[in-house]
Order: sequence, then structure tokens, then C-alpha cells
Amino acid sequence: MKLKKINGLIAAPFTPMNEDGSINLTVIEKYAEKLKKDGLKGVFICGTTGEGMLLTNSERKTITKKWLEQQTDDFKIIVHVGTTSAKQSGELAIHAQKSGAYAIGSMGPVFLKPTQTEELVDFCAEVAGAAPDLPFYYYHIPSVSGVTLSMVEFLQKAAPVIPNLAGIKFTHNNFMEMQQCLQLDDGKWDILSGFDEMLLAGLAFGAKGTVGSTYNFMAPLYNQIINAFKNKNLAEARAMQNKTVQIINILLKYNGAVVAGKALMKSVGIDCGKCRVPLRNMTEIEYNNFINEIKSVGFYNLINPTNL
Ligand SMILES: CC(=O)N[C@H](C=O)[C@@H](O)[C@H](O)[C@H](O)CO
Ligand SMILES: CC(=O)C(=O)O
Repeated sequence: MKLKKINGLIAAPFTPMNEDGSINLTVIEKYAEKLKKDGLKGVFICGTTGEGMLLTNSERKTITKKWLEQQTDDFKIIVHVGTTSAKQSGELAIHAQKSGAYAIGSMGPVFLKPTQTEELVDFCAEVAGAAPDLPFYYYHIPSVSGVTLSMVEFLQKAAPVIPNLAGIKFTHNNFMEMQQCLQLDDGKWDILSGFDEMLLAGLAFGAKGTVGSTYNFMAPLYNQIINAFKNKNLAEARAMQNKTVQIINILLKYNGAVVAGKALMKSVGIDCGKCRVPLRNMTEIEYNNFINEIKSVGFYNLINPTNL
């Protein structure tokens, strides 16, 4: 398989839900239009931000189908198929391939976690093998998955047994390791920068693509960072990154990027509803305080490209 690299921003969408907790598919078309307008290059669905592990496989397939209706050459749909069972993930992988997804991704099994690289490779080989025609991205997010193995060793050991291995979505602040992954095998692997608040560091080390939750609502800011970096205007890039840090800091204070980010979507025109248990949604008072803080750092001006 000829592996192409991803260039630019990929959003990790929230999964829209109705008041009764069921999936609200009706929002997805408008959601995709917004992201396309904001300059996104695609989406990574049903991951951390999409509450993937809190959904049933059948819901994940329905969501995948709906997002795939929005796919174009310039707007790629990557399906996160990670579950605790390689069999279930394999089923989602088969579905993604049959339905025409651009690629799949999977985090490591979060239950009976692998303690050796070989175990993680075995799990990924089974999942990736179920969709042999699609690029496979390993989703490295130790803060969520608890899988802390070396990604350099993973690439080395997975390469011979996973022919469709494309790279890693790297959500970790170990930039030494990220750099090693980017350099390995003459820069063959597609290493996608994971932490939005550290995108500039990822770019500095050579990452070209990035997947994140806050690209759902502040992509114009990140495109500014990328452009400033390309134009060697580091002062500007740092200033814009610092704005995103201020905003993310507020999200983290109000129940984290998934809960606060999902709540914020309504205020930018895409009502995604609430999060599922065990995530705790904000009370009305918390939400009002949250929005006031978000306003106090100029969020709504910053995300409007005409103000940049
Ligand atoms: C834990 C988590 O959700 N990580 C996301 C993706 O990898 C990021 O996009 C973060 O949400 C974002 O960087 C804010 O911390
Ligand atoms: C950011 C990301 O990739 C996720 O939420 O899964």
C-alpha cells in the first residue's frame, strides 16, 4: 500500500446526542460543513472526544456511515475502531473498510493492558488485518489508555507484521520520542501531533498533520499557527499558541476538553448535546461561569477569521 501523509488539521468530532442520550445523526451534515469551512482536512471519529468507548458498536457503525456521507478527497474520514476486544475492533475495522473510510485508528486495549510491545503489536495486527486496504494509525494516548509503551519500539516491531501501518497519532508530551518516531526509517511514518496546546512543538519537530478536539471550534487559530510557522514568524506562532493554551486551560478547569468542548459547540452553532456517563456534564451555573471565562479571554473574537 502506498502511504500518503496527512497534511493540516483533522478534528476529533464530538458525538452529537439527543436529550434522551441517543445519537443525534441530524447534526452531522451541518457539523461537517462547518469544519470544511474552517479549513479542516478531515475528521477522526469515535475517538476520545467522540466518546467512542462509551458507544455501542452498532452506534459507532451508524455514526461512521453518516460521517462517510460527508467525505470528499479534501475531507477525509478516519474511523477510530479501538475497543477492549480485538474481535470487536476487527468488526468495526471491516465495517469502516466496506463503507469506504479513508483510514482507521485504534488505541491499545485499555483492559488487561499490554505490558510488552509485542502484545500491543499482536493486538494492532489483528485489528489492522481486518481492514488490510486501509492505512492503520496507532493512537498513542497514555493519559487516557494507560498504555505507556515506547512508540519507537512499536514502529520497529509492528512494521514487519502490519503492512498497512501508516503511523501514529501521538498524544503525548514526550517530544524526544516523537522526534525519534518522525526520524525513524528515513521519515517514512506519518506521525500526527496530538496535544493541540503543543502543536507548535510538533511542527518544530517535523509533524505535518495533527488531530485534536479543539480544532472543532478554534481551527482558524491553529491555521494561523501553522501559517506563521511556515513563514518563520515564530513570535506570531507562539502568541497564537498561547491564546489556545489560555482557552484549553479553561476547558480543563470545567471538567476537561471532552465535556467542556462538547458544551462549547452549541455556542458556535453545532448543538452536540451532553456527554454520557461516567463523564459529568456541567450544571447551569458552571456552564454560565465557563462561558464568562471563555469570553474574558476573547474566544469568540479569536475564532472568527474576519477578526484575525
Ligand atoms: C485527552 C484528549 O482528549 N486528547 C486530545 C487528542 O488527542 C487533544 O485534542 C486534547 O483534547 C487537547 O489537546 C486538549 O488537551
Ligand atoms: C483528539 C483525538 O484524536 C480524539 O479525541 O480521539
